[in-house]
Amino acid sequence: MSQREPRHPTSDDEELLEAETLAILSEYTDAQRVLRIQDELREGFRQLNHVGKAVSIFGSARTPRDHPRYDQARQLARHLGEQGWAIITGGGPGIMEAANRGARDVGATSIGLGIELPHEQSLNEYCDIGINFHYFFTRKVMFVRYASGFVVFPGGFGTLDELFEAATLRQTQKIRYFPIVLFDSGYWAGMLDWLKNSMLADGYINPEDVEALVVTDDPNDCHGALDAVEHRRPRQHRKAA
Ligand SMILES: C/C(=C\CNc1ncnc2c1ncn2[C@@H]1O[C@H](COP(=O)(O)O)[C@@H](O)[C@H]1O)CO
Repeated sequence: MSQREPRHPTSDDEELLEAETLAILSEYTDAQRVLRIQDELREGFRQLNHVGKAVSIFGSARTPRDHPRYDQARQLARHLGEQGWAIITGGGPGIMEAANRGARDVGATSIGLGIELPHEQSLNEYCDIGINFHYFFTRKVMFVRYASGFVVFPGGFGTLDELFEAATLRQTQKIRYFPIVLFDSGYWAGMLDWLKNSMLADGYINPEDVEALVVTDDPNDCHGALDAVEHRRPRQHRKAA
């Protein structure tokens, strides 16, 4: 049986996670990996430290521009932008682009936190502040740290990952008073039924974990839930203790 030659990793995430497998060449030492991670966190903190009231908007990278949800995401971002919210997205296509575009429409701060992927991809053209991350996990810190809440449009694994990360952080009180708004009741109905009829019924979550998820179909109706909480303040003026 022929043994394949190991190949170069296609991203730093793959380099980190697959480094010791036979298929992937290891390109850094652990000390170098830690430095790359540290640099990435530092750069994210530096570029975002002036951000005040902000919301992270998630949803499918595959939503086409002519889909009604694209328009809804754009409209929602416009509406929140007019109310003084900065808009944070993953900086990619689909719902991310729609939300950045809505922010741009009304002159709100439009932030894209992109991710290095094996197939080369740039940030969408509507990001005023664009940061490209090598690692998914460092990028995810920024979505939560610099937002006061999440709005989640229909999407796939990436979207669900972001949704359930926030739900877990809130359940474990790593973050508090952090609204999670699910946009499009029809899309989320099946998941909410399963959360109630399986996860909750089997005792794996508490009723308040599901009740805390806000569901809406109105792009102009998210700010109520988002406004009900204390907002992030810019960090740059605060001295370290
Ligand atoms: C799949 C395609 C492009 C991928 N490009 C992405 N760029 C930035 N962020 C992304 C990308 N894909 C996923 N994400 C993150 O996950 C969420 C969407 O994932 P889903 O699986 O599509 O639901 C999104 O919020 C991003 O943070 C093809 O064009």
